[in-house]
Amino acid sequence: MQRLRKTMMFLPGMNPAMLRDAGIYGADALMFDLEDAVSPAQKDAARFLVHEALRTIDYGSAETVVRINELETHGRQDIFAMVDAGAQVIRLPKTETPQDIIDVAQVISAAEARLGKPAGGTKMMAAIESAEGVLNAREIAKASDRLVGIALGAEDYVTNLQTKRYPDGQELAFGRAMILHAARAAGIDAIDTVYSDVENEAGFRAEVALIKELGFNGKSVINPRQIPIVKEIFAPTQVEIYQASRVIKGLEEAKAKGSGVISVDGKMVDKPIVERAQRVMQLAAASGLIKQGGNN
Ligand SMILES: CC(C)(COP(=O)(O)OP(=O)(O)OC[C@H]1O[C@@H](n2cnc3c(N)ncnc32)[C@H](O)[C@@H]1OP(=O)(O)O)[C@@H](O)C(=O)NCCC(=O)NCCSC(=O)C[C@@](O)(CC(=O)O)C(=O)O
Ligand SMILES: [Mg+2]
Repeated sequence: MQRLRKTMMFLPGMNPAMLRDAGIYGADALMFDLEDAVSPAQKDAARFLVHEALRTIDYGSAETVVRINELETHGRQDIFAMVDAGAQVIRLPKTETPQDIIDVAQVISAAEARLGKPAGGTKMMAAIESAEGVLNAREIAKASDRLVGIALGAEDYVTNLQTKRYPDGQELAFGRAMILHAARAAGIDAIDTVYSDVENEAGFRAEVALIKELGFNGKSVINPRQIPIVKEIFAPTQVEIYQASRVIKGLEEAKAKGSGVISVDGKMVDKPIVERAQRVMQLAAASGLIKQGGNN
């Protein structure tokens, strides 16, 4: 089954208490941050802490993602340590060109070979945080087989655009559309950016509803309180689950009859509707609303 990434929680790499307890909040992915949440003087200490956390703490089914520093600074050391610790995904911040991805993928390959890890086992994500990165999103998303997703980093992006974040998110419309289309064209996930005002629940809800409507796979979060809100908004409604289960049932009946035409309640159902119904059922199962593989 495809891995779901509805919630990806940032964890500052220099915070032992957060590293220790991060697994209890039910995030789909945990993003251990060695980049902007760590001061320059603490880069080595944070790398050591995250390495130990990944080796010794059981994070259950959560995907482990590490946001490294750029290759020109501490990135090479970060990659070696994180591949050694068994991080599942390396996230490159501030990706501007496909070459950035190719360079990081090469360093990962070298680390896997030196450490005797399976070649290609470490996946990658690219965060896009500038106009240059957004304009190159399509090529970035296709730059390596290791990529499982691309993400918008809106705080850096709006700074680069010489604006700021506004409640309606208009300033992000072009970047979001580019990132979503690039991800879909490459067949990988699109993850939306953080919402920094953790006290503004109404604003957060409105943003999550918007990015769900656009088609994003999930959202980066910075606080455990944001996780249940994303889960609630991304979970299919009972009506959606019922309608999807009718379509799946129609598909099974058509298969049993050897018919190529699927009909539900007398109406013809075509391939995209079946695909959407399957996705609703997958999300419903992942949200615990139906049994895995179940129809209702
Ligand atoms: C925001 C706040 C200070 C609020 O503090 P508060 O103290 O009010 O939080 P409370 O709600 O009271 O915490 C209740 C309990 O949860 C624990 N707890 C809180 N947060 C937790 C967490 N993240 N992980 C695990 N545990 C957590 C806490 O320890 C406590 O545990 P306990 O004491 O046991 O009860 C805090 O959350 C926090 O530091 N967040 C992480 C910030 C961060 O990582 N920023 C960098 C990434 S963005 C970036 O770089 C921009 C970007 O690059 C993004 C892109 O690229 O996408 C771009 O350009 O846009
Ligand atoms: Mg950033």
